[in-house]
Amino acid sequence: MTEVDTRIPVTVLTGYLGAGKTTLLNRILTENHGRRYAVIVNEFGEIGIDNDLIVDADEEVFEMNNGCICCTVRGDLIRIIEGLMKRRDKFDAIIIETTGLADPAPVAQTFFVDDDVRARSMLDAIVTVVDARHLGLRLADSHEAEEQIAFADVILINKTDLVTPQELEEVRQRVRTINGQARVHETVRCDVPLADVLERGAFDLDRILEIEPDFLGEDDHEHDDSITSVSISSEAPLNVNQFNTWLRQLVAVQGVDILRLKGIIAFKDDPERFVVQGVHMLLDGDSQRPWKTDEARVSRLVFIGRNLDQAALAEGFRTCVA
Ligand SMILES: Nc1nc2c(ncn2[C@@H]2O[C@H](COP(=O)(O)OP(=O)(O)OP(=O)(O)O)[C@@H](O)[C@H]2O)c(=O)[nH]1
Repeated sequence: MTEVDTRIPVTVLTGYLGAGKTTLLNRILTENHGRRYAVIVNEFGEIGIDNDLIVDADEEVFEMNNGCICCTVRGDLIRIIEGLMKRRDKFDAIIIETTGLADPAPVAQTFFVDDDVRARSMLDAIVTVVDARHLGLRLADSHEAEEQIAFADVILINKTDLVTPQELEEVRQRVRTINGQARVHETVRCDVPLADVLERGAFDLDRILEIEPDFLGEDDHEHDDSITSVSISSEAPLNVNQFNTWLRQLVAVQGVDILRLKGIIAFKDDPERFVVQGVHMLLDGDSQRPWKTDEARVSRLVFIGRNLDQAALAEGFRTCVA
């Protein structure tokens, strides 16, 4: 008699800041797949914003802020998973969205070194989203970005709309050089059939041990300490024109250092929440939904990058108050 594997499949979503992880997560959560997912989100920066950018779905979302999933909050991850296991009948699989700065190895390691977790869950695949437009920059300045690609079982080369065919070919080759075994998909806004991403049974411990022989041993990964985050908020509504002008000028001048910005903004006389996003010099913004009546109309903006001047950013933001 064969035993049925009742362990819950876990998908780890990685990819550098702004690559498209939340975009993929939202696609998963809104598509009609008939499965129930528990989602764990970890983000870098004091004010949690990701949770607000994830579509209102039926799925349960667990937020893990203030710390990187790959180190300080790993204990939290284990506790959340153990908590979920007590309600095993409520969902079919778990998805973990890591911060863009996370080294995926220690996250994956959690599923092998913790006995309780290992008995009840099973790492299904590491899915890495790559920003085609900024891959060259990333490989030049971030060890984590390379690790994320190296460890992937499935890779989405995303934002192909932002590169020329020639640039895309370079991206393909660089990805292939780092990881010749992962399934690679080329996407715009992570438009990939979900079956190519979820419940693939693709994680291969032997391959990982080849890349990192010490994978199951001591965890001694390092972080890029030059990257910091600045969070700003305002209870007074902002002036839309002033805000747009300020932000455009800011990324034009400091975009090299701004790896990521995201915010939820309350403009004066605007009933809608405005979501602004940026990666280096590229800005993106849209109304998200009307503010709810019981919701505090607080504007929040988070910057992640190098050489960020907290005081100057806060002062610039303050000048946008209507
Ligand atoms: N042009 C273009 N923009 C995209 C694409 N995919 C995502 N974006 C935009 O890129 C920005 C970042 O996308 P997210 O999905 O939030 O990225 P993320 O990896 O979750 O970001 P972090 O959680 O901050 O690391 C958003 O403004 C998206 O709308 C794409 O294929 N093409």
